[in-house]
Amino acid sequence: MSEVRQWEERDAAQWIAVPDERSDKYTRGVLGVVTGSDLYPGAAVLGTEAAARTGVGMIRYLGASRPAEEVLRRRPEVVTAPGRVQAWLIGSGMDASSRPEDDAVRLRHAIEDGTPLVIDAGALDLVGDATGPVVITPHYRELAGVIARAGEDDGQAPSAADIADDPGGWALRASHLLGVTVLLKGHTTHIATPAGTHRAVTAGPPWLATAGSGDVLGGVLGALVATHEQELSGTREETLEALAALAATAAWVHGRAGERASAGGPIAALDIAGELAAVVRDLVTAGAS
Ligand SMILES: NC(=O)C1=CN([C@@H]2O[C@H](COP(=O)(O)OP(=O)(O)OC[C@H]3O[C@@H](n4cnc5c(N)ncnc54)[C@H](OP(=O)(O)O)[C@@H]3O)[C@@H](O)[C@H]2O)[C@@H](O)CC1
Ligand SMILES: Nc1ncnc2c1ncn2[C@@H]1O[C@H](COP(=O)(O)OP(=O)(O)O)[C@@H](O)[C@H]1O
Repeated sequence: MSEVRQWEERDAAQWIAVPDERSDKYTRGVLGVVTGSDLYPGAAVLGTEAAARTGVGMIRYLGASRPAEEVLRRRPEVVTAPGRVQAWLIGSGMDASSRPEDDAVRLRHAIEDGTPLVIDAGALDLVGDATGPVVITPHYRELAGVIARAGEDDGQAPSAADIADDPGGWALRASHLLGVTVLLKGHTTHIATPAGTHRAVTAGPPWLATAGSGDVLGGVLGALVATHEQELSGTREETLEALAALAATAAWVHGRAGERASAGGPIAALDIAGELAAVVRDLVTAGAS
């Protein structure tokens, strides 16, 4: 049985990249984003907004044209020209069962370039094809689908209810089965690595259970991954471990932003993104003291 490490503010404070005098937008890190669709353009807006508010050198949004228009309307600083990136965020607001050919090409480009990948929602079926280090961000139903596709060794894939009964255990099993870092979303978010390490984050209120909340988390994690190129360039094991620390930090930041946005009342997903910069600022201050 692996030991669970509760991820706290002092842990998260170690995983915020702070720019210095020599920094420029490229040295800080560029996040490539392929998210959103005609059906779910909002997910692309939420993810890019969250990444921008978490802090990153540049965001290249390289998804479909309808979500691209919405992203640019909200965030004119996002670049839609292709180019080099330090990490990818893919899949939020996409539907794998009705994937247009254009999106298939865009996703293939992302998963084949060897840079770290955050794989969410409608790109989870591609996890086995990725060439770079991967962190996946499923909720319970999505993890059940991922495990079923990968083929559980005893032939009995879990249902979402089975996963809800033992989320930490299933996050670990899935990580081992797939060879990727797993961030399993829920009231407590579980982060597992193939080496069997297990982090848990309980940071946000149940008001976070609202549409688009997970799309915001994807953007936070994408920004954190893109800004830690050096920490993600060790051995495969070190890289998956660093991805787990970044994933736990993203869940902590997301939870704390939800706490601030809620203040005991309801929240909309964009409200969570609106609190991210303040949460990161407080973490930087905590890390410096
Ligand atoms: N603003 C945006 O752009 C947003 C975009 N989003 C994007 O949407 C995509 C799909 O993500 P998801 O998590 O909703 O999909 P998924 O796990 O397949 O769940 C479907 C399951 O739910 C169930 N179900 C449905 N209605 C139900 C009901 N009333 N009451 C109870 N159950 C109900 C349904 O069950 P069924 O109806 O089949 O019985 C089925 O099992 C994804 O790409 C995500 O990023 C979201 O983040 C939201 C904001
Ligand atoms: N009961 C809860 N308490 C705290 N956080 C929750 C709760 N339920 C869900 N969350 C958080 O809200 C987010 C929901 O993500 P997700 O299920 O992907 O929603 P969506 O697809 O609508 O964006 C995750 O970050 C999850 O950890």
